[in-house]
Amino acid sequence: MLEAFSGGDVRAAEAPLIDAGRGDALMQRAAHGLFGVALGLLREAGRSTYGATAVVLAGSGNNGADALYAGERLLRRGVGATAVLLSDRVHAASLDAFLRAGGTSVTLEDGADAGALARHAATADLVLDGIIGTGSGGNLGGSARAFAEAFTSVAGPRGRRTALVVACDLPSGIGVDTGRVDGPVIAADATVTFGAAKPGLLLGDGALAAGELNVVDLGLDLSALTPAVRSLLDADVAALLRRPTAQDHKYSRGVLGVAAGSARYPGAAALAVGAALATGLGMVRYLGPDAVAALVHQRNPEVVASGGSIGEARSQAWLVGPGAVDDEDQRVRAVEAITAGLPVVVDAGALSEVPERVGPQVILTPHAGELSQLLAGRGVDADRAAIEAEPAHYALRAAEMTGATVLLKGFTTVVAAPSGTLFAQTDASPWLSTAGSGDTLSGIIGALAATLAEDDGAAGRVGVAQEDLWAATAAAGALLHGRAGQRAALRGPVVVSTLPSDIGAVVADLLEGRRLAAVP
Ligand SMILES: NC(=O)C1=CN([C@@H]2O[C@H](COP(=O)(O)OP(=O)(O)OC[C@H]3O[C@@H](n4cnc5c(N)ncnc54)[C@H](O)[C@@H]3O)[C@@H](O)[C@H]2O)[C@@H](O)CC1
Ligand SMILES: [K+]
Repeated sequence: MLEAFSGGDVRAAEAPLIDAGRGDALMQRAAHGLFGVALGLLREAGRSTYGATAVVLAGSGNNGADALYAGERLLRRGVGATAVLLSDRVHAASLDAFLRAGGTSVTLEDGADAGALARHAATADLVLDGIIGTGSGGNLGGSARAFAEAFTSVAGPRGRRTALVVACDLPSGIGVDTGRVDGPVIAADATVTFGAAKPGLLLGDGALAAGELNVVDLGLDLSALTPAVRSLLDADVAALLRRPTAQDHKYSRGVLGVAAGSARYPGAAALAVGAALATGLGMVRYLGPDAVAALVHQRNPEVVASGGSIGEARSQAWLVGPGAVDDEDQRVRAVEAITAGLPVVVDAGALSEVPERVGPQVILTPHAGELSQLLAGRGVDADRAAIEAEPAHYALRAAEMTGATVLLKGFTTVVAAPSGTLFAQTDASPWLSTAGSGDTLSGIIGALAATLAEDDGAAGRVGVAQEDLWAATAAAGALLHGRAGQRAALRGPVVVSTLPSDIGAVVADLLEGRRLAAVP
C-alpha cells in the first residue's frame, strides 16, 4: 500500500533528523534519488547523458537546493546544465556546488520577460523543477508564476516540448495536501517525492501533473502518523482476491444480486453482469424486466434471472442502479437492497434512493455531477467543477454526511470511508472514459463485495481496519477496472463490452503475481 502523508506531517517527521544535524545528509539523499530518476528517464528516452542539456528551475527554498544538487550530479556525468533562479535568494551551498561542477545560472527578475527562458527550458533534454516543495501553499507567485505561465504556454498540450520534466518532491503549483491547481503548474513526466508521498500527488489535478510517481526513502519515522491518503498496489488487491478452494461451492464463493437495467437502458445490466462474472464469484442473480434479462442471458446464460423482489433472491451482496431509470420495480428493489444490511453497490439511478443515514457497507459510486446532486439534497452547494477541483474533500464530506462509503469517479478515483480513511487510485486509462465504463466498474466492485461479505480475514490481509474494508474493496475495484482498461487499450480504443476478457486476465495476473501490462 502506498501511503501519503500531509506536507506538514512529513516536515514534522524530518524535524528531529534536522535537529540532529542530518539536514544536509537528507538533502543529499533526496538529490541523489532525483538524479537517479532523471538519469533513468534520459536513458529510457534513448538520450545519451554526455552532451545532453538540462535546465534546473530553482526557487528560494530547500526544494531548489535538492534540484541544484541533482543538477551538480548530472553535470559530473557530462550533462550541460543551466539553472534558472526564480528568486534572488537561493540556497547558497547548492548553487555553489552546481556552479563549481560547471553549471551556469541566470536569475529571472520579477517582472522580466520569461518567454525566452521558458523556450530554452522546453527544448532542453531535461527540466528539473525545484521551484517549490512542501514549504508553500501551492499557488505560485512572483517570477516563479511568470516563468510557469510562460513555460506552460510553450510546453503545454498545444505547445512544443522536447524536455522530460521531473518534479522535485512535487510539481510546483499544486496544493501539497489537496492536489488543487488554481494557477500555472509545471506538469511533470515524473515526480520524485521525498520521505513519503504527499496527498496532492494522488488527488485530482495534482495527480495529473505528477506523472509517474517515485518515492525516495529518507528513513523518516512515520509510524505514529495516520496517512492522509492511501493507494492500493497490485499486491494489496491480490491479497483481497479470493482464490477458490476445493471446499468451495457456488454459494460459498459469493452470490451477487444485480438489480440493474431498464427498458430504456438494458445494456447497463449486461455490462455490469459481464464485469462481475469476469471478476470471479459463485453466482450472479439478476432481477429486472424480462426483456433485459433476455439480453443478459444472451451474453451470459449462467446468470440466474427473475422478476422477483430483493427478499426472495438470497445474495451476499447487491448491485443496484446502473441503467435503472423510469422503472418503479427497479426503484423499489434499490430501496430494499440499500436497507438490507448487506454490502451493496449503489450507482447511477439508485443514488437518489439513499436514505439519510446508512452504514459503510453501502458503497456509493457517483461521478462529480451525481455527487453534486447527492450533496445538494443534503444542503451542500458544490457544483461539478468545485468537486473536480477538490475530490477528496467532497468525497469525505459525503461519506461523513451519509455514513456510506463514497467512491468518486474521475481521472483519479477517490474512495472515502465514513471513518475518514481515504483511498486514491490513479490506475485508470483515459481510454476508459467512455459510455458504459461505470457500469463495468460497479460490476467489479459488486463481485468483490460478494466474495468478501463473509470473509472475516479480508481487512487484515489488506492491512486496513475492519470499518474500512468496504472502502478498500471499492478502491480494489477501481484498480482492477483501471488495469483492465490499460490492458484493453493496448489493442486500441476501449470497447467496454469487451472489457470482461481483460478483467479476467488482470485477475489471473494478480493472483499469479505476474507483472501487468505496461501503461499505454
Ligand atoms: N526538510 C528536510 O529535511 C528536507 C527537505 N527537503 C526539501 O525541502 C523542501 C521544503 O523546503 P522549504 O521548506 O525550504 O520550502 P520550499 O523549497 O518548498 O519553498 C519555500 C520557499 O519558496 C518560496 N515561496 C513560498 N511561496 C511561494 C510562492 N507562492 N511562489 C513562489 N515562491 C514561493 C518561499 O520564499 C520559500 O523560501 C521539500 O519539498 C524538499 O524538496 C529535502 O531536501 C529533504 C530533506
Ligand atoms: K517542485
